[in-house]
Amino acid sequence: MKVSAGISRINGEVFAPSSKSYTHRAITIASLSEECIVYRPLLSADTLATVRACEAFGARIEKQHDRLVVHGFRGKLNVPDNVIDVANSGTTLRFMTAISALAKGSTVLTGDSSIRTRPNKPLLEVLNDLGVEAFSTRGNGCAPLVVRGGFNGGNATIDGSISSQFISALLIASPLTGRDTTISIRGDLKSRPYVDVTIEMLRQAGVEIITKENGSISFVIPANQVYDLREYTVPGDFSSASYLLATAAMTGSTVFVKNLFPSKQGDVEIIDVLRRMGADITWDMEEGTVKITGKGKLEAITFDAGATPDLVPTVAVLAACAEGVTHIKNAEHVRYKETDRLHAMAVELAKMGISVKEERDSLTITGGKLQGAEVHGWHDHRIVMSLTIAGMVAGDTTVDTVESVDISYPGFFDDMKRLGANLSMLEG
Ligand SMILES: O=C(O)C1=C[C@@H](OP(=O)(O)O)[C@@H](O)[C@H](O)C1
Ligand SMILES: C=C(OP(=O)(O)O)C(=O)O
Repeated sequence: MKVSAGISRINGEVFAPSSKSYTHRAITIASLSEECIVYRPLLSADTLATVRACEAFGARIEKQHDRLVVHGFRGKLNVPDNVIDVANSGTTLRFMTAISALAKGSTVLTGDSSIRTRPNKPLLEVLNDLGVEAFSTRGNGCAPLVVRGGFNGGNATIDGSISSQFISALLIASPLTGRDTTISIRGDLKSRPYVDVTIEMLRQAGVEIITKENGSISFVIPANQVYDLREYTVPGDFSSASYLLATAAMTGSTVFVKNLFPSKQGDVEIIDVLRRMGADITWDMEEGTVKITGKGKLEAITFDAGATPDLVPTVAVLAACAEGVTHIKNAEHVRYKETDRLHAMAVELAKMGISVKEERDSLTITGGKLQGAEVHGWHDHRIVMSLTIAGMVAGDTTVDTVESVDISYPGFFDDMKRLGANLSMLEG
């Protein structure tokens, strides 16, 4: 599927979709509890993969109007009667790999072609250190993965530079082991806000994690805890909202994005990014509304992607429209997503006439005049959405593989068209 994007201005109010990261956690933690209602879940391809996986372990999950009614397995998992297929969802793979270590049998986890290239070695090594037999069938750390239960808890150290999802997964599974667990982080903990989201949600379920920071970071997880999440309302998604806000900034438009309340999401940083780049942006935290007016001119910035990897495609297209040279740094972990997003954005923005220097952990982007082009979405929802908004500035642009927006923001094109965007969906 392709989209044809013409020069656009947008205007009006839009409701940010629910957070994918919070939804994954709500479904997982609800399933580890007894009975829980999850209000306003994001129902997207990725979060439905988490629903299926939790059902495989024994949860019963009913989809009702604006909620999920979760009948959990209270920490007592079935051994799945089939392979768990996480499709395109890295979060689901990592979380369920750790959780399957609690089952009294073997679990096989796989996913689509993208998932089967993404790294998991640090998580597998820690699980083995904690008494679990966990390995990848090809010996390369990538799915398909096999996990044979026996999670005893204990002490382990993990590299924090590749994915915070490994740490979140261990924090979710370890409270149910028979021995206290300590997870120590080696090096930088990239994407740290997602671990904060995990700890916040575990606390809402009555599960305590003790964080120790004295130069290095470690997490102490007391054993034999009981999950008791009874209801939860999922907040709006700042990562998805970034495309709406960036479009207003790039096209000199005014939009009001609602359903954006304070939370532990690191991608709230998009507000500061847009302010630094020169947009007129305000956030009414009580009402949950971000108002932005683009003044048609943006200034280059330096952006540290260490905590907020998912904003990189959005910031890259903002940089393409900005005056000056933008430096996106501390971004090597952005290469391990659905695609290598540093490389993908460098290649595709070059097709649109923008000078991009790609280095191991950074992009240096010289702002200029975006030219219309036929660009590739790399089957990656964030690449597709970022290139679509670039096309709304350049005009005469087609983006392919646009069906991938179903991963995190199924209503993206409908919302954009409702705001006035000049977009036409094309077959092929
Ligand atoms: O825990 C999560 O919900 C996520 C963590 C991040 O991944 P990494 O921790 O691998 O950077 C982020 O890219 C992903 O979209 C969602
Ligand atoms: C990388 C992402 O998600 P996941 O790791 O769950 O595939 C994303 O949403 O950009």
